[in-house]
This record gives sequence, structure tokens and C-alpha cells, in this order.
Amino acid sequence: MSGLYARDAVSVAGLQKLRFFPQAVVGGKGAVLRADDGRALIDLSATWGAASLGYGHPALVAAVSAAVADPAGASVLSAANSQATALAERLIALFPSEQPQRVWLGHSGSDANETAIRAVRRATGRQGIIGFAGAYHGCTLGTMAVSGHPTLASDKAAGLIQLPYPGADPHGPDAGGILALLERNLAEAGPDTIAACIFEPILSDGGLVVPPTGFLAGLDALCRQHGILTICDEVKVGLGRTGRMHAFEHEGFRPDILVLGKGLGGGLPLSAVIGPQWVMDCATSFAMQTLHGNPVCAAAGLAVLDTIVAESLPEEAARKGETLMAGLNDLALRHPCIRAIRGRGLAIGVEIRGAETTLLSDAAATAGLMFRAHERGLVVYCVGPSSNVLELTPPLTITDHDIGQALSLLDDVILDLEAGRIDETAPAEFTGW
Ligand SMILES: Cc1ncc(COP(=O)(O)O)c(/C=N/[C@@H]2CCCCNC2=O)c1O
Repeated sequence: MSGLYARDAVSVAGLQKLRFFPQAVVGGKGAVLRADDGRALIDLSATWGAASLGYGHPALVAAVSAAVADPAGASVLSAANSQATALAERLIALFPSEQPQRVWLGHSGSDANETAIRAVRRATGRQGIIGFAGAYHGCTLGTMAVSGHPTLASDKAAGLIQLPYPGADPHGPDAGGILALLERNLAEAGPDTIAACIFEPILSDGGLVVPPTGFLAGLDALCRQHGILTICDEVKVGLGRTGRMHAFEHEGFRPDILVLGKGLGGGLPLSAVIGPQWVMDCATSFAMQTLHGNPVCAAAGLAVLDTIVAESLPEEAARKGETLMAGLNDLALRHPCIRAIRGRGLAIGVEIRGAETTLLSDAAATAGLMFRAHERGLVVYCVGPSSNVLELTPPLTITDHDIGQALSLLDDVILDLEAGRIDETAPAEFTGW
């Protein structure tokens, strides 16, 4: 274990650790992190999707350097500031509507979803929320209460209708069955008790599950029919990652409220809720934290949005996603431990099974693969209720060369697993999810 990791172990709280191997970084450029021992680590995680432009993108460096050198205050709570206002205007333009819209700016996906949930309840006077099993909307009390991911086990919100996510359980109800189940739940609860439905357009931490075509549009239509708001949580898969600017565009509908985070800040803490004025202006001093709308973070957001357009990153994500998917499908032909590959653009899940190759469980085989990948210079984390889905959400700026390198390393790592060269006890001290 490196010196830096050993120091982390006796200084940073376990409360905020989700560790799979002793990753210790001191820098990064593009899609490559620099470990404290000098090794290069190709990062297929983009830090859980946040480093949308990779590390050290010149546009981000320039924007943040300029803003921090001449800061327009530090918040929007009690003053307008140029970068936050410009970012709000840009986000409204990116999510057009016939109704007037407003943008709430925050630090994380958690505080953004917390705000969206509280605001729809306040604006509608209704308490009920529709959510999905396996969904990860945040790690605050309010977001945990409407999430379904097993790691967010908490008291669920009163009036929560939690539905299966279509495709998450091969033995579960199909899309039509889930919509019928929702109809029955609404008939029982009374649609006028439900404030909103919150959903991920791809179930990310729940296992990188892409819903069957038509489901999300059907869900939106059903909610609209009953006067229920829709909140699309694009914190992880939004802003070009799926090959479209917004993931909901794949389904041809427009949700009422869009939640963004992670990649919006390009690695700086920034999130946004974009919604109708009657919801977003329903109260004042209602959802605020001191540094919300921070001009330096907002400058980062503006640079991210500029770069997404300037470098055609949605189209690039589609193209690179196809390259990555094709390479993974080739690996699957040679490696029986790959059970399934799914995703959209540069949001890809590789489901692993242990028994076919080794005596390991699915989770243990996945843990061994991640641990060995890190040893070989590749960073990839896992998701899913059984912790057996490798999540590939690289920076949208990853190069074709890095993709090729990553696929080759992944091939080597799986060969190590199949040959029994991975010490299955090595990851034991890393608790993961
Ligand atoms: C769809 C979706 N919505 C909201 C969130 C919460 O965002 P924050 O972790 O920025 O508060 C997340 C966060 N996801 C977790 C963050 C914790 C580490 C595990 N991996 C994630 O991507 C998310 O994926």
C-alpha cells in the first residue's frame, strides 16, 4: 500500500469511502490519472462520471483560473453573479420550454434531487413520490427516502410508490406490466396525492440498465395524464454521455424537471435543477446552502457546456461508445465471464459472472477484476445490486488510443482471472458497496 494511501487510511473518514482497491492519485491529464507511485492509470470511471472533460482540460483550466483570480463573490444566495446568471441562462436554453423556466444551482446530485423533491411537494401541496427500485438519487435523507438502491437503505418516504425498473430483473414484470402496476397504485393512492415521479433515464448505480424503448415515454404520458410532474435525474448519464445532449431525447419526450450534476462541473462540485417557474419560484430561502451558485464552479459549468458543443461531445460519445461496445463484444466472444454488455454512448455496463470461469461468486470475480485492473493501470468501478457490473463511464474526451489501450488491459485482466492469477483475498480489505 502506497504512502499516500496509508496516510488516507488514518485521516479521511470511512463514512465517505467506497473503495475497491488502493487507488492514490496525485494528478491527471485527459483520461489518464497519475498515481502517487508515478504509474499512469487509464480512467474508465471519470470519477463516477464527473470528469466529463477528463483531467486538466485547457478550457476548464482557463475558465476556473480566471474566475478564481477575480471572483464575483461566492454565491447566489444574496447576490447575483455573472457566471451563475450566465449558466442559468445557458441551461434554460439547453432545455427549452413554452413555459418560463428557472434554474436552481447546487453542489451535487444529492442536493439537486433533494431540492427537486422538496420543491415539487411545496409547489403542488402533495407529498407522494413515484420512484424505482435500484435507483440512486442521492445520499441525503430526502433522496435516500425516494431511492431504491440497496446501499441507500433508509426509511422510505411516506406515500412512496416504488416500482420495478424495466429490465433490471429478467424475471420481473415487463414495461407494460410496470405501467399497469403504476395505474393500479395510482387508483389506490389517488393521483392527486402524488407530487412527482423521479426516474433515471438509464438505471446507473442500479446496474447500468437501459429501459426498453417506449417505457420512459409511456411513463411520462401516464404521469401527464394524471397531472403528475416528471423529474428526470440525468446526474450521471446527461450532458452528452449517451450520445444525445439529454438522455431523455432518445425517447422523444420532455420531462417537466431536469436534474444535472457530476459532469456539469467537469470535476468541480456543481449541479442544477431546471424546471417551470411555478415550481422553482414557489418559495424563497427554501433550498439554500451558502456556496450555491458559486461563480468559480459556475465558470466551470460554462466551460463544460461550451466544450460539449465545441468538441461535438454527444456525437463523439456515440461514436466512441460504439468503438468501446464493439471491443467489449469481441472480448465477450473469448471470455465466458462476461455475461452481458449494455448501455448507450459512453455509459456502458459489463455484467460479470464468476462461476463460469472460476470458483468465485459474481461479486468476488468482479472485485478481483477491478483490483487487478488497477494493478495493471486501469481504473474501473462496479455497480449493480450484486456488485457485478463494471461501469464504464470514461471522460467524453477519451481518445481512441486510450480506448484501445483500455480494451487491451481489460483483456489481460480477464485472462489473469481465468488463469487463476488473481489472489482472491487481495481485495478483501476493500468493502466496495
Ligand atoms: C443518477 C444519480 N443521481 C444522483 C446521484 C447523487 O449525486 P452526488 O453523488 O453528486 O450527490 C448519483 C450518484 N451516484 C453515485 C455517487 C456515489 C458513488 C457511487 N457512484 C455514483 O455514481 C447518481 O448516479
